Amino acid sequence: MKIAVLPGDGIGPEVTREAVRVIEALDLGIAMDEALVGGCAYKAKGHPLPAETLDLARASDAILFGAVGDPDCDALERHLRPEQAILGLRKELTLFANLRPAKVFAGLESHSALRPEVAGAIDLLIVRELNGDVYFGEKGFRQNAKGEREGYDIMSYSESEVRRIAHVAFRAAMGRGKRLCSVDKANVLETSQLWRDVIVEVAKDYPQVELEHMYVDNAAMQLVRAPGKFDVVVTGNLFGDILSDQASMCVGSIGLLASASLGERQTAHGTFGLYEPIHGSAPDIAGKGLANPMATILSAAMLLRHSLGLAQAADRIEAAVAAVLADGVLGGDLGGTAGTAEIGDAVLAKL
Ligand SMILES: NC(=O)c1ccc[n+]([C@@H]2O[C@H](COP(=O)([O-])OP(=O)(O)OC[C@H]3O[C@@H](n4cnc5c(N)ncnc54)[C@H](O)[C@@H]3O)[C@@H](O)[C@H]2O)c1
Ligand SMILES: CC(C)[C@H](C(=O)O)[C@@H](O)C(=O)O
Ligand SMILES: [Mg+2]
Repeated sequence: MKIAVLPGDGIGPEVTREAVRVIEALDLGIAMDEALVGGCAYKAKGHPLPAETLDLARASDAILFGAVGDPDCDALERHLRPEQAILGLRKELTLFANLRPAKVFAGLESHSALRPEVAGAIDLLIVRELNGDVYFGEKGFRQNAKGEREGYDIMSYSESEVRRIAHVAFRAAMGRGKRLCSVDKANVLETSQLWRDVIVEVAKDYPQVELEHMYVDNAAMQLVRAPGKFDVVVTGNLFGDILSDQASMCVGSIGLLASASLGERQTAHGTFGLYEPIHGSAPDIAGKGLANPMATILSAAMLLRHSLGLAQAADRIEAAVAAVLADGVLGGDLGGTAGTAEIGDAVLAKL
């Protein structure tokens, strides 16, 4: 069993280090190889996703990813920016299904941005499409008829792209509360009308799942008003990006939300995938030992479960994280004083 570890930029290396320590402590016989990705890869090798990094990712059973993004690189041509590395990995490896679970941990109800009685009911899964949408359409700058500069990004989804993510979402709903909410903007966008039509077609294969459609603006509102009503949410790349950051604050902090990005490729042990916190490189706190590593530690648990078939080890990590949070060992993002390594030490002590 082999994991490619891609720490990346900013707090990426800090949070990834703690997740690697947790995996090592379980002594599961997993080999871990590290490579450069993002702004640090651009600075060292001239490209945010060097060929050797992609080769290592392909040759592994799973990828543990930190975060990419570096303010020094924000003025580079787009194809050289750090963010292109994560977009490139998702696309090159056909990791089209991004699972972003959001659940309130016992004892953290009062740390949510919502009232505790509202927050306490949250247990949802966002299934975000990851290979299409406005992210990957034609984009550029041009001059309009008035001679002004104009930027454009084409939004589109093909029916096969919607169908494959729909099946992932319906199957996820079957394994949970059997309720699926498809989020779109079909009142305005043809991309969303196609999305909705295909979701309705696929629903015929899953008669036990109760399907609801919701416009994204309403979904953003309902996520704050009554988040406990959601079970599985399926949505496109852009809406899923935004709603998952919002869901993180409903739970308490962006430093708590993990993710799995999966495709169809099977390895000897499970489904090949990339695992990362939903947050970014957080340049404002990078290098200070302040980042909450829980999202990355929980991503490591998802990796063990989905890609390596090690469900018991994943359960152990998740139980340790829950115990540490219940003990009140919290980082600054949750109003506490614990640093990155201190939180990692606390998880190790509970394993
Ligand atoms: N998948 C990724 O690698 C990824 C995801 C999101 C953003 N980014 C990139 O990261 C850079 C910064 O983006 P941003 O500021 O919009 O988003 P961000 O998620 O990096 O940070 C947003 C805010 O949340 C805080 N935060 C994030 N993670 C935290 C943690 N683990 N513990 C405590 N606080 C945490 C940050 O300090 C900041 O105040 C940009 O270059 C962006 O493109 C990368
Ligand atoms: C960094 C960026 C490309 C990325 C995205 O938009 O998907 C990030 O926000 C995320 O949520 O993983
Ligand atoms: Mg995001």
